[in-house]
Amino acid sequence: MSTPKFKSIIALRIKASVASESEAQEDTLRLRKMEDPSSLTLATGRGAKRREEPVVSGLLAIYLILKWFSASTYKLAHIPTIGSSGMISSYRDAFRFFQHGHEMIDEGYKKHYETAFKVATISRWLVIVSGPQMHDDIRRATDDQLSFRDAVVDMLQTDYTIGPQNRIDPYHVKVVRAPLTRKFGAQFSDILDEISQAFKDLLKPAKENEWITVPAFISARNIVCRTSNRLFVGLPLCRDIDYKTFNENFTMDVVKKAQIINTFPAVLKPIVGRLVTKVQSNIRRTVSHLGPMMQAHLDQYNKPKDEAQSTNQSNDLISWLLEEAKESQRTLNDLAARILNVNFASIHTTSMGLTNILYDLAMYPEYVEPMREEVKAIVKTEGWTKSSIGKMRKVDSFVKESQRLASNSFVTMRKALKDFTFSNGVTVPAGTYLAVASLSTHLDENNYDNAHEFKGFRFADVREEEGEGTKHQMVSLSPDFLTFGTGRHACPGRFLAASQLKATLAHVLLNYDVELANKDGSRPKSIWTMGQVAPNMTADVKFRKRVL
Ligand code: HEM
Repeated sequence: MSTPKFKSIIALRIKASVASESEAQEDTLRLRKMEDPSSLTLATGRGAKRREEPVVSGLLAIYLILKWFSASTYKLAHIPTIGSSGMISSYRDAFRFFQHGHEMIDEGYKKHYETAFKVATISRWLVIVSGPQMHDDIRRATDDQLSFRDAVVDMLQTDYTIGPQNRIDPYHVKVVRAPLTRKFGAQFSDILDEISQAFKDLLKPAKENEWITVPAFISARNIVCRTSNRLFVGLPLCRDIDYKTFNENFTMDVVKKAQIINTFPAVLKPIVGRLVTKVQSNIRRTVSHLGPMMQAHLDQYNKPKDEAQSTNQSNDLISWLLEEAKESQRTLNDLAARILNVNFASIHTTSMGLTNILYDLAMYPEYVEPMREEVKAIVKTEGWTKSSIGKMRKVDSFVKESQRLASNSFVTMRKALKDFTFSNGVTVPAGTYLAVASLSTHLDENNYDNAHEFKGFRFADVREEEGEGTKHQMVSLSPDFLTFGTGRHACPGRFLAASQLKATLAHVLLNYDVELANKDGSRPKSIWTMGQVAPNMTADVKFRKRVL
């Protein structure tokens, strides 16, 4: 007897024992029928069941076929795959992508240069393109064709990890692009002061000739968080331990939580998203630090125009945000969310850049003296300003070379909102996630001589050539240097990041000698996750104060 039938009989037996007489009679009759095998055949109709089976199987088959034809696996069947394209077997490669994504993308770049290939990730197919023409097609595409915003919202699950401001009206991006970039030069002495103070605090008890060992990544992140926030919110908050630690950890937390949410199907994402993240409490924590300062800015902003203009002294992120915000966005919570967003975009990226620079400085000491000479000569004639830092070509080149080799394997994520055809005829359907193969482009011998080699002055040397003065500086975008992405969504913070990194390197060059702390002297191994790279986060570096 099958288990459900057995359960029904037990239920009827119990019911019969407690029901009224007539109900009990009815149930007893039904019970007899169920216990009698012949009545069972008559009651349910074995023939009828047989007739239903093909209908159910047919409907299921139609459903699966329709699902297959509407699935991205089918729609992207014309794009070659690195690994398997099977509906089930592609999941095996999606797991491989976790650790080996960069190798899979490099394999695809070599096999399918100047066209497209796809790789499976746990939540979606990712189509990777390469070659200057395809990069240019992405650069020219409008936001309603290839959307940066939709890609970021999905990849980082920003509604749950950072807040809806990224999707609804990310005006803080405009603030980074215009007022922040235009005005940070005026605050450059503060940034330099914070760099210098951060190193003093980090290497406090340094005596002459003494080497001090510190964890490279944690120290770099601390220096970057302090200097960025000196510009964003000023003293004393930029040095506040709780505010700093919170902002330093926030980015890592967003990335980790987005990965967790992305492993769940779309219908479950809102539930998992709300369970694993804490957007509102992050905003509350930011308000707990910045509340009085933001309120003072709001009060100032709300004064009558002439009075506000004559008394306004502030030149920080809050004042720039207020200038751009709509009336409904001038609230403590909304401002706090924007400040969190800008910290998210800037701290982790710039700290990883600085960690790589420290590793490269220690690995290639032959570049130290020529850079030191350059810094000394420029500072002697022009002092320490944003503009003088901009003239340090060797320093710029060293930082750019470090970024070139430490690149993610793909950047410039876009989501196709309509079917999109590249100029070489490759078409991707609406809903496709696209990116460009950045590291492979940076390691392509057709783009760079001895592309795998670290040549600190590679870019400074070409800048010496006629007419090449600005094209090869770190902040310039080009199809063969993709660290900051491409097109209208290329990193708007790159001018600040480049100045900050170069100023920090210049400060280190003049004040310290740097060495790796590991015994064999090899460059600490980078960590790869899903095609994204991070410098080694546990290795140490040593600093020794120079006698000036
Ligand atoms: C070395 C440091 C940095 C690197 C490597 C970097 C890299 C990038 C990349 C690859 C993109 C996407 C571009 C694209 O898809 O085409 C991006 C976007 C962005 N970055 Fe950066 N970034 C850095 C520093 C900063 C800083 C310091 C800020 C803020 C002050 C910032 C703010 C942003 C913002 C707001 C966007 C989004 C742009 C948009 O929505 O259009 N970044 N960054």
